[in-house]
Amino acid sequence: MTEEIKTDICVIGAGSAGLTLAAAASAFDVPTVLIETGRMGGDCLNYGCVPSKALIAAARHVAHLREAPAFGIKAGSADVDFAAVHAHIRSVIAAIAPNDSQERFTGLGVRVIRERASFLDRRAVIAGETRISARRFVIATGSSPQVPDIEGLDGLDYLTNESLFDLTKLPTHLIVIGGGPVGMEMAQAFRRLGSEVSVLERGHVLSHDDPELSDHVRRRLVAEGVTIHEETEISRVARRGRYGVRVHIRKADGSEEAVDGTQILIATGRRPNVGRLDLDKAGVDFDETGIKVGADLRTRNRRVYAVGDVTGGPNFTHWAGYEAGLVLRPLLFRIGARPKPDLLPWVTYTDPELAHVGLTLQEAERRHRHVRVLRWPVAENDRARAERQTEGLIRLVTTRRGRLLGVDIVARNAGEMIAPYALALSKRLNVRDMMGMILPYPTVSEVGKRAATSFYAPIPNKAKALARFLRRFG
Ligand SMILES: Cc1cc2nc3c(=O)[nH]c(=O)nc-3n(C[C@H](O)[C@H](O)[C@H](O)COP(=O)(O)OP(=O)(O)OC[C@H]3O[C@@H](n4cnc5c(N)ncnc54)[C@H](O)[C@@H]3O)c2cc1C
Ligand SMILES: NC(=O)c1ccc[n+]([C@@H]2O[C@H](COP(=O)([O-])OP(=O)(O)OC[C@H]3O[C@@H](n4cnc5c(N)ncnc54)[C@H](O)[C@@H]3O)[C@@H](O)[C@H]2O)c1
Repeated sequence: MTEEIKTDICVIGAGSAGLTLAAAASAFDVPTVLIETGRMGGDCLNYGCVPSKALIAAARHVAHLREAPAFGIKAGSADVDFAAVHAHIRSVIAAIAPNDSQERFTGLGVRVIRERASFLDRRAVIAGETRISARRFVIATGSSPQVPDIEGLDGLDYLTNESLFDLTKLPTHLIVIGGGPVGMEMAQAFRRLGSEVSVLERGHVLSHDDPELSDHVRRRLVAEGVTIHEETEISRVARRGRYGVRVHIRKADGSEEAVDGTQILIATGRRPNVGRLDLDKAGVDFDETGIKVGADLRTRNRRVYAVGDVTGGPNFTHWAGYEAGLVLRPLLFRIGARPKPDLLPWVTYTDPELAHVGLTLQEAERRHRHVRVLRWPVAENDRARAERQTEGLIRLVTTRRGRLLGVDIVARNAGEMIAPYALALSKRLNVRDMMGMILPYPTVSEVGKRAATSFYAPIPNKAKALARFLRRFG
């Protein structure tokens, strides 16, 4: 027997976007239904940010042990118990899971349905035995790994982010296909934990970031023993012996090579989850790149909005949450929602980390006639010297008058250091504001202030003349 529910807002997908929206709507006492077919918390909690950062944290301890002798401490070599690393990852997920749980959301007054949702028509959705009609729908069904069409891949047990964190045994030789954030973060972590790692990338690794900064990361991974093949086409893959895999690659110069390993990780990007939603019945436009939305996040059906990875926009948890927060405005208050992608920060959690906010240098040069580029190396920073972590730099891009346009940082804790610049850009601050800030000494964040100060170097002759003139008056 089908149950009928009439509600105000129906959210499809309980990942970063859907959960943010459902929690916010319930805080305004708006009747809300939340439908989830898989695990509560979506990709970020179960197969993405959380397990990957927990794995990276474990791997960092190995790096610290290796660095210890330079500080006069003999720590010995790391003895990695990968089953225990796996248990650590699971316990981190378990510690965060209650925040995203069905129990918590039911307690907030949200009706949670654990079924796959699909549209029946422009105003109704079916989820298992429940028919839901709502004043507004929000699709937040996220994305899945994009598996490339490579000869031989289908017959192999390859890994994706959905199976990687189930491993209880360390791969002997992990071949990572794709050198984006997933590929590079995982390549370094597995290498540190003791796997041989080869990254196969058809273009250049970390291509979302400027090579001036991403090269620091690339070099560090290579120094730690990761083999990186760039501008490489994969012609086919095959099983090799009982436990091995062989990947045949073609390099840019036409030469061919075989890369042998034990497991393959596919990290070649994302595919929005648009299938099996019967979007045609709802009058919602979509293609393989995602659900089509206007600048206000609304689909062609004015009752239906879409947020997060499913729109094919930036794939970040904080962006999914931001869009979910924005869409609440038209949903509840009939005020327009306008996402501001220029203010989106992103971080790649390699070591050193790579962080960016605002315009890229190319975009700034395209939009502004004159830009200033201010750099300061981490090697000049006292705290970095004390920590023996001198790799990296900060780069500020400003207008001719010093208004901040974009910031890039490559440094061990770049992800933490980028935070004030996210605020500075949203408030349209100038390098003078950054110069005027009193920062605690010694912190690596001081590199930003040094870069901002270099806006006025060398000190203009006019300022020197003024100081000379004023000295005359005693
Ligand atoms: C390995 C990895 C590491 C990452 N690390 C980071 C990071 O460090 N920082 C960061 O910001 N981002 C990171 N991301 C990206 C981040 O995970 C995503 O951008 C984010 O999860 C998107 O949120 P979402 O709500 O759009 O989708 P999701 O979190 O994927 O949630 C969508 C939910 O919808 C459900 N669903 C799908 N179809 C239906 C249906 N028909 N009916 C009901 N439910 C449905 C799914 O089961 C899923 O639970 C990472 C991604 C990966 C793969
Ligand atoms: N730190 C973070 O915030 C973080 C971490 C991981 C993932 N994410 C998000 O998840 C999304 C997915 O990450 P990703 O790294 O899988 O995707 P991506 O699209 O960022 O990178 C995929 C890489 O794979 C390469 N590639 C594609 N097909 C290939 C093929 N056949 N052979 C060789 N190389 C191939 C591409 O050239 C590209 O460099 C990203 O958009 C990112 O925003 C974010």
